Amino acid sequence: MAAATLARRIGRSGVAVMKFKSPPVNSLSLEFLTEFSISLEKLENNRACRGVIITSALPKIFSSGLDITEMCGKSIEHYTEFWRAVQEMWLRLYGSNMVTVAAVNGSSPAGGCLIALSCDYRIMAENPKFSIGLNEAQLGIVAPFWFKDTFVNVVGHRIAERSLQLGSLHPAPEAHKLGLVDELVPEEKLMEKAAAVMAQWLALPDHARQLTKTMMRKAVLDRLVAHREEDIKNFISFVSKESIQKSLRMYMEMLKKKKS
Ligand SMILES: CCCCCCCCCCC/C=C/C(=O)SCCNC(=O)CCNC(=O)[C@H](O)C(C)(C)COP(=O)(O)OP(=O)(O)OC[C@H]1O[C@@H](n2cnc3c(N)ncnc32)[C@H](O)[C@@H]1OP(=O)(O)O
Repeated sequence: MAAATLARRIGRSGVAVMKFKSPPVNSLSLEFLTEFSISLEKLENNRACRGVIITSALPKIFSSGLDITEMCGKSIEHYTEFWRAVQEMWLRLYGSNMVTVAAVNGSSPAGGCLIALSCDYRIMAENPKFSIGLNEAQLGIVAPFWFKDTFVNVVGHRIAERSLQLGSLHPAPEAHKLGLVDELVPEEKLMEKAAAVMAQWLALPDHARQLTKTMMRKAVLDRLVAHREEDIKNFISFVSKESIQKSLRMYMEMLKKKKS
């Protein structure tokens, strides 16, 4: 696959490093999401792999979130396939038996934030120009219940409610204060720190850690599994509305204008 080059390396420690590399901004297209899910599945099935560090190969951007062009002016069949791929990615990552550490080395709005939130631990580069959050409301769209559930499980109900309603993108120091990321480190120390955190988590017996993780996450995962088709229908009916299409087009235009 061409669009989302994901480098994987499993060292002797049993740790894979996955680097998002889909210029210009690692947006989560159907192709990217499909490749990401397949990569996760392969690692999950590889007994030599016990943990994965997820980061970006691009400067300043971890991931710009879902590829907005996938949600604009496409067919019902395309929306169905795209949304199923988003769900699949989350089910695999949030439900992974591996230790997952996000080394957030750039901005991470919306779907990018979801990826980080779905990991077991988040370390972010301490650059106040990098921001992270579920900013869907700013685009005139709504984060689905499982984005919200994942967010609540990390930061708690009150912080999630305020942040979601305002569609806030939190600069790294604020994200740390809110508990949205666990640690801030200088950018050049990010991978070193991620490896150290990984070693700490891998020092425990896998079965105890895995059963505990399942116990903590199962209810939220089961909720999407039980309502998967309904969630796809909701997505389609939401993005098919002309008012939502207009909001998304205006947002894309705003991104382009910002450059000129
Ligand atoms: C009742 C309930 C029902 C619920 C049903 C569900 C409803 C739908 C839920 C959908 C959930 C959506 C989740 C998402 O992830 S939406 C995406 C949100 N992402 C963003 O808001 C980020 C937008 N991008 C940026 O802010 C900046 O690009 C960024 C800070 C990431 C980088 O800035 P930089 O200055 O470095 O780069 P540019 O802005 O110049 O961008 C370069 C080019 O990339 C294009 N771009 C950027 N982001 C995206 C994107 N997410 N998708 C597609 N394309 C993107 C940008 O337009 C530039 O393109 P050009 O070079 O062609 O101009």
